[in-house]
Amino acid sequence: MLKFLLPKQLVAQAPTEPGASMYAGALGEAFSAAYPLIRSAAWGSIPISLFGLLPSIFLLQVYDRVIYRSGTSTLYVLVCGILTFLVIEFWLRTRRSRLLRDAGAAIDHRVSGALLESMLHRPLRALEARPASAWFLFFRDVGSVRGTVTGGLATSIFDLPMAIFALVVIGVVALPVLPVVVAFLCIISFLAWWWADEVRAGRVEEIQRGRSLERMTSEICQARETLKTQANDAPTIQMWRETYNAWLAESFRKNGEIETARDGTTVLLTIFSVLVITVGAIAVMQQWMTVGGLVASNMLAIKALQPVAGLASNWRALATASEAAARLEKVLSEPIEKSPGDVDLPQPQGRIQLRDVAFSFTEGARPVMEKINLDIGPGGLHVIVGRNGAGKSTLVKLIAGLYAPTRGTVSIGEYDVSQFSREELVRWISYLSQEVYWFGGPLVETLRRAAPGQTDDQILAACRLAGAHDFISRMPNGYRTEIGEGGTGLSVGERRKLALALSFLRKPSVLMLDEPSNDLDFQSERTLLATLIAVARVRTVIVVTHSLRIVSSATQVYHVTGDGDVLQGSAADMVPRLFGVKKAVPVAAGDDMAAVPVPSSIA
Ligand SMILES: Nc1ncnc2c1ncn2[C@@H]1O[C@H](COP(=O)(O)OP(=O)(O)OP(=O)(O)O)[C@@H](O)[C@H]1O
Repeated sequence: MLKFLLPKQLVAQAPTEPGASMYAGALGEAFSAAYPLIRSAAWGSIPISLFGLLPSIFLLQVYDRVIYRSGTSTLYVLVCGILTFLVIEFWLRTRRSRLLRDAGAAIDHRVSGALLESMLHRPLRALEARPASAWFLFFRDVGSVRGTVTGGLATSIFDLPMAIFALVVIGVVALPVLPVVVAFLCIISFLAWWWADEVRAGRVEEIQRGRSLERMTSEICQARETLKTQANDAPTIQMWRETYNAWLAESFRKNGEIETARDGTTVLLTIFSVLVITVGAIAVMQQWMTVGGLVASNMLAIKALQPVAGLASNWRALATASEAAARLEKVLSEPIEKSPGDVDLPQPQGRIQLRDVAFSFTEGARPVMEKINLDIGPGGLHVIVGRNGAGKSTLVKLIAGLYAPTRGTVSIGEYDVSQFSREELVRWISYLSQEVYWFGGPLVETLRRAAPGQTDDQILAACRLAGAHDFISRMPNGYRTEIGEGGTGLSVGERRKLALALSFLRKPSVLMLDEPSNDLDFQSERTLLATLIAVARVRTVIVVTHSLRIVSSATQVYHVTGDGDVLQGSAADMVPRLFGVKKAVPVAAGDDMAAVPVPSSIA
């Protein structure tokens, strides 16, 4: 029965059509893994349901065999019997709870894992389409689905046999009240079904408003420093209040209906109890049943109604879980990137070719690139320049394989980059983006995690080359320093140097850096440039920058014009035109910067 009630996404088969994401069937697979545990819990619930009737039978015996017949020894036997059964019931209940907990863990583990993998395995464009808070809410949805499958709803369904057992026992010990119980069971079942529909209909609106409130709250939390520095709290608080009030109004309305339904059920149960006692009392006076039968039937009648009433109060959780499962199914079905191939190709030389490359962000939008043909490297320092919004980052993302060209091809060496997975490409083309996120925890742990397979000596050498070693050494705990979430405790420039060190460690054929000197001081920029010139002797280095110093030292300059074209030339040709200076002065020409040696361990 649980299968019929559960969100259909959970019990659906994994889609088999070609092109479906490998995570599309994750919900169904997770449920299949958990199902044997749920089934065991369901079977284990039958004896629990039977034991649930024992107190009523005990009461019946006490009235009919102990009180009226002064049967003290019978009382002892009864007490011993019921205590034994209660111990067994306790054991059975603990076992059922453990089975349901394990089933919940199986669902949570599989679906959360699939969600995380599918998020990290999808194209960058798809990731850009959703804010971080939307992803965070998907992970919350997993908890909601798990709670329904293994929480109160499941227990209410498992307890349904108790209703049947209770009816049978009432039929035996208190037949005259049976019609009343059956009639009420029908009324409560009808109300449970009707309320379920009502609750479901209104919940969608409430859930959507709740999610938009959560998204906004999360965005405000992320922007807290900006809001503080700009003293922009009043309009933000106003905007948050409006969203909050809209959610609260909807939630109050819906919760009001649900509370009315719950209160109505409580009153109905009391009326029912009064009716059972009245009918029972008449039956006892007519000698159609015993006093024990009357007392026991009252208890049994409540036992019969409890699971049905429990179902009614769990509709809300079911409605939330259905919504959550639908959202999870949709996001898990979205396409992901290709998986790594099984052929281990030799690392290509760092020669990049773009042939007739065009790119636009959305269909029909103005193209950012149109028919671009470029030959870059192997080796050398290649600098991309252009005004803000011209398309420089877009160009490097196309080269890194992070964006797929709308038309044309990008290749590294002899290989078309589109044939490779991210894991494969990242070994050959390393891309350091403008925004660097640094994970919290001890610095050395984060470095080791981000550079698997690298020795501490190599990590140290890369940090030295990136100019990070000096500031790390000055910290009281050096490489063991605990860094806060997102790199709190490090300056933006320090984070950039650390990320640069990680890029060096990958030993890629092509090293791409998007505005690497942005947050660096004068001396750090000079050191960075010396390092890039040194690295460019062994690899292809592509840098997006506005720094005249770096552009002047370039092997080739690429000017992204902003109208879909890229012009190419030497620094000597391009610098006077682009920067309005008389001539480019490369650092190698009589500059005071010492040549930087690239350690052999990371060369
Ligand atoms: N995710 C996106 N979705 C839609 N349009 C985008 C997206 N990212 C960038 N754009 C648009 O594409 C154009 C090129 O952006 P890009 O980031 O490549 O510029 P840029 O030259 O690197 O700029 P900057 O110097 O400011 O970093 C811009 O007009 C920008 O508005």
